[in-house]
Amino acid sequence: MKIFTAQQIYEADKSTIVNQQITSDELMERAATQLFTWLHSRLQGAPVKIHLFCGIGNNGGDGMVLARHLQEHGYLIGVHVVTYSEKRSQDFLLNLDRLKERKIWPNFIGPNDELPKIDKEDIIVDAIFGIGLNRTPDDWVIKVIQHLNNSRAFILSVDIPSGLFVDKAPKNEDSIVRANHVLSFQAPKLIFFLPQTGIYSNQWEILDIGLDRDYLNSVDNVYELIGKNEVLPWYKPREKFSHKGTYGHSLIIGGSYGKIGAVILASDACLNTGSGLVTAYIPTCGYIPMQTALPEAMVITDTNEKMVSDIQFDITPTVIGLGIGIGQDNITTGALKEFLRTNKTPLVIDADALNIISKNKEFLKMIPAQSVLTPHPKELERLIGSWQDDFEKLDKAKAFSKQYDLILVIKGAHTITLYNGKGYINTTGNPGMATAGSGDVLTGMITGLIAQGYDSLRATVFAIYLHGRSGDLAVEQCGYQALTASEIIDFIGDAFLDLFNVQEGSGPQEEME
Ligand SMILES: NC(=O)C1=CN([C@@H]2O[C@H](COP(=O)(O)OP(=O)(O)OC[C@H]3O[C@@H](n4cnc5c(N)ncnc54)[C@H](O)[C@@H]3O)[C@@H](O)[C@H]2O)[C@@H](O)CC1
Ligand SMILES: Nc1ncnc2c1ncn2[C@@H]1O[C@H](COP(=O)(O)OP(=O)(O)O)[C@@H](O)[C@H]1O
Ligand SMILES: [K+]
Repeated sequence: MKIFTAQQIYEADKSTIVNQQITSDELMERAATQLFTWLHSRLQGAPVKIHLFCGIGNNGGDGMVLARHLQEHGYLIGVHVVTYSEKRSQDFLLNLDRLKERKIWPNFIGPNDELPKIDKEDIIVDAIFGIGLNRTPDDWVIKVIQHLNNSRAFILSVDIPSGLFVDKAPKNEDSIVRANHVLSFQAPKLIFFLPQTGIYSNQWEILDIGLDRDYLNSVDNVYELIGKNEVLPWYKPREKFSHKGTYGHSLIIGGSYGKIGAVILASDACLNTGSGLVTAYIPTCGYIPMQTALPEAMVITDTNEKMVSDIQFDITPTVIGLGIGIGQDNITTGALKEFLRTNKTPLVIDADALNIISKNKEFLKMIPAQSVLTPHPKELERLIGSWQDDFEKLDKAKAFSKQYDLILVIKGAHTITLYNGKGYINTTGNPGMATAGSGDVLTGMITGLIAQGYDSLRATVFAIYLHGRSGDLAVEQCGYQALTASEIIDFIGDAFLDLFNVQEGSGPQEEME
């Protein structure tokens, strides 16, 4: 699903008005009627007090229309207009008049006015600012926003939580509404998925307001949301006359004394993702545990007992997963440099291999093009330097990926894969996955898909989806706290099967049949 900038949404608005031959007022009516239908179907006429806090732009206009529909259906409403500017939008004014015609007199709030009392059992509709916010609200408006946040009432935000910018980071945390639920028009917004801004939308939902499809399809978007619909068309079925050679040979290089388990997890995940063959390259101390824990994997040992010291092997792997549990000893750093100097096989680089590379930036040029780097936030910072906010992080990461022609994964609650100026935002996964070794599992999964012939970018985005889905399916059985990396591996098979699990609304399955 595409994610649009504010500018693109305004363009979509305009082209909808032209191509569907409607007025902007009719579009607002359509959008706000959807808000009403959502709320009405849940409240069913309940006598709860609904406070609508409206701005003076089109987000406020949506609030005005909603107020009218609620009143017509007998709801107990209070309409408050936060008069933060003289420049009232036409559609706001039109709908304000319609309210007045129905004898509803809004309470106009200015800089020195007393704020209405809100009980915690009430509902707040937040329609103060939408995607038009272009500077931090004035201090007195921030006080209004704080009043809403402090009320402990349920807050339903229209389009986005008021106070958030769509395309940049907020400057003042107090200026943002903390929404319990956001009803966002037409498409999800990037801010829902970034750690700094995502916290203001506890839950969000999209309302399809029928914006011009042709325009939206033609837009060149930077970010895309990845769900089942996006990954399913990439799935490669197993061929009847195939053999294990068809599905590639993965080599997992890593491990050190006390961290052999990381390689076991990655190798196991790689096999479960469908790699035809998996070989682990580890220090000698790992030989017996590895062979015992994972009989399906082959093992090549380094000459060193406790760490990787000289990477030599006589196999021809399709892809190499590198760095899990490898440590940062000088001997290993030397081995890595020597290996990168001659290696031409695509790499998936994780953990301490990333840390070694961060300390020796000259190694970066030796990495084959379109290899994959999977840092968690700390590793990313070592790699690309610090950032002021999430937007700067994305820009720096995109530039880094372009400079070295690498696929860069930013791991987190919504893992984002960056390549060639584009970003792919994952939708699966849960906080139970914040557990030791879950990153090792991901490295094994990405490696396993590349081995099977998926191009590196698709393999990465697809593996991240499957990894999160495995975690989601596992958590249903064991709960968040008990979820371990091994459990994620146990559910990889189910995550694949789930791709073909036809449920209501899962469109692409129908296309497959
Ligand atoms: N295509 C869509 O998605 C539709 C959008 N609609 C609504 O329209 C909204 C956007 O409306 P607007 O563009 O009028 O913008 P907003 O209603 O978000 O903001 C109002 C105006 O206030 C001014 N402003 C910005 N920051 C300010 C600040 N800190 N202090 C004082 N004034 C400030 C700006 O001039 C801005 O246009 C959307 O979020 C959505 O709710 C709907 O009405 C219908 C269709
Ligand atoms: N709150 C969360 N929600 C969803 N996924 C998460 C969350 N926390 C962590 N993860 C996922 O778990 C993995 C953790 O990777 P990493 O930090 O490298 O772990 P480790 O080093 O222990 O293997 C990443 O894929 C990340 O996206
Ligand atoms: K809002």
